[in-house]
Amino acid sequence: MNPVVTFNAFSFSYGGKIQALNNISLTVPAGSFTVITGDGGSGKTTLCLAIAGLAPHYFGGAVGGSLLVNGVNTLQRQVAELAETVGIVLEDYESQLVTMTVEEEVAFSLENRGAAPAEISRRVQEALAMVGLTGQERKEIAALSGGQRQRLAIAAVLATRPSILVLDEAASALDPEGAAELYTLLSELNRQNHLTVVLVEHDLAKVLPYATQLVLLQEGSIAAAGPAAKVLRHMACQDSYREGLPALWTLKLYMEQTAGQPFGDWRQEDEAIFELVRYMTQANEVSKNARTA
Ligand SMILES: Nc1ncnc2c1ncn2[C@@H]1O[C@H](COP(=O)(O)OP(=O)(O)OP(=O)(O)O)[C@@H](O)[C@H]1O
Repeated sequence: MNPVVTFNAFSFSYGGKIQALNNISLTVPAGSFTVITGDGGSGKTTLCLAIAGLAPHYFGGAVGGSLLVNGVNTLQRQVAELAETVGIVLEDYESQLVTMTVEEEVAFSLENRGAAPAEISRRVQEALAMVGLTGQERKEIAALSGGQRQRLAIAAVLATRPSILVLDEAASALDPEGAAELYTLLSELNRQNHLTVVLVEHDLAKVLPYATQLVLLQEGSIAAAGPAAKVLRHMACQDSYREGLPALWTLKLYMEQTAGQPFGDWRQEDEAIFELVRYMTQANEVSKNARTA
């Protein structure tokens, strides 16, 4: 996968004083589903804002190193130009909704770009279909559920056809079903529409089935990055992170210790069930043989 976002020894401090990111070197491959995690204040939001150019263009501050998005240095482009490539949905996505109806909301950024009415209409339909809001065009935004409003915020961003979608704690206000639906949607956009997804999530169980890359931030620096299994193993070795492991991995590590044998890098429950049933069958076989010997 070609790199789409490349941080080279990138640092950022708000107002030149509060060091939020420190010497970050990271590649986000095109088409990846990259999950940023870490404790509060570790720099996750700032990393998202940097990819969209909002740090430093909107939140002023001092920058060190470089950050390339599709080969373009974010310092040398305005936020509006970067928005052609990067769509961002903030944690407070409600603040991104500025019109009365669903249709108006998705059309808003296209109208600002001076798109022709026929093109706007086509893209509104396309974006609403992508998030499952077709048929809701005339509905008032205030009448939508929280989950629908969030999907609308995503549709408004997708209408500009970005190649990278950045979401900061997208599921934090959703109930477990809403969160599961959101991640299923994001995974489909990632796989079917080849959208590169970068998102912040504390609850790693929610994203474990989808993450192709996991980045653990610690006080503004990268503590670990790479395939989910690599980063989860790193977390398992540290007392302060063990609690943040998905339950599936807590079980896996316990079983590995108990059984004295490694299991696969479980991402979904059915993988765990398959291996555990096989393990139990083998264990039963061994004890049966021992009894008959
Ligand atoms: N607008 C701002 N002005 C000044 N300092 C800020 C600003 N936003 C964040 N910071 C500081 O930058 C550091 C990183 O904050 P950031 O919000 O990126 O972390 P985070 O990992 O997203 O935190 P959380 O999980 O609590 O949202 C923190 O020390 C924070 O206090």
